[in-house]
Amino acid sequence: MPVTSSVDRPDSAPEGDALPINELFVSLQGEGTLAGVPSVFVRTSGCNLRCWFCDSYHTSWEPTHAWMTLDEIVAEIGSFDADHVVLTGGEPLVHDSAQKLLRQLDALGYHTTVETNGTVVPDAETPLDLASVSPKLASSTPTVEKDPKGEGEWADRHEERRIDIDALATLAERYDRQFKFVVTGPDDMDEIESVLADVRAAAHVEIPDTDVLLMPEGQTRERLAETRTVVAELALEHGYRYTPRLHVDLWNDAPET
Ligand SMILES: C[S@@+](CC[C@H](N)C(=O)[O-])C[C@H]1O[C@@H](n2cnc3c(N)ncnc32)[C@H](O)[C@@H]1O
Ligand SMILES: Nc1nc2[nH]cc(C(=O)O)c2c(=O)[nH]1
Ligand code: SF4
Ligand SMILES: [Mg+2]
Repeated sequence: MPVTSSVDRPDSAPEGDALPINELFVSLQGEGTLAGVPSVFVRTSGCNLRCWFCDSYHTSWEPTHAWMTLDEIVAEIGSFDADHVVLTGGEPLVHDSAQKLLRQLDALGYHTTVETNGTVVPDAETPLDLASVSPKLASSTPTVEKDPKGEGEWADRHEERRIDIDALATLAERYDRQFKFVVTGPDDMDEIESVLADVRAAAHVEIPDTDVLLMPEGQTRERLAETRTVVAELALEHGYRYTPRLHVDLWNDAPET
């Protein structure tokens, strides 16, 4: 059960280091180069973007959470039998305490992944084993027609914020990383090529095609049935990797999976 509905915790920030947590659970990593690895997921609430397709609606469009101190989070992570931790959201890096949590987890020997939209860069000394960066394409913008609330009031802000080439280049320079693009169809490919060209020009490190993954858009098995083959063929055609959404194949859109 999500933290918000299972635990009686304060819904305003407590004293000291704490994070607004939407859910905390163990599952198999469903996406990317570590797909299949048992991992504890820590999902913070709050995001600086509003993708129309966001599969974590209650961290972005209608955020819900319970505040947990870092000590409580670390203790709960320790109750599961897994040595990989995935910090996600929402956008976890909008919270300064996320960096403190990464430092604590590193000191305890965990392998850490951060799932990020690539618009926020942690402090240079923040330890991180894998930056799993998912830059947001124009096809993610919540236009009036696509906005789940039907208002389109986030479209301009989302559009202004969604790509920050310097931030993407800095993440690539500092960390082991994967660039995991959510693909809705062939029309997304030109923008993917252009974002990659800009990041490669700005970064002082090489970014091989093996660091680039195409992931089909889809919160449900039904939607993935429409997108996965198209996206797999685009990966083959362009020489990028394909990543499944194993958790959706296995558990559809159930919470805590
Ligand atoms: C909910 S986001 C949280 C982390 C961060 N805000 C981000 O977008 O990368 C976690 C991952 O789910 C992906 N995602 C969200 N909604 C999706 C959808 N409908 N289909 C495919 N991937 C989706 C994101 O692109 C990201 O890789
Ligand atoms: N199983 C599973 N794998 C995931 N990989 C990234 C996820 C995310 O929401 O960030 C995610 C998720 O929500 N579940
Ligand atoms: S950036 Fe991530 S959490 Fe934020 S709205 Fe988009 S998919 Fe959801
Ligand atoms: Mg997810």
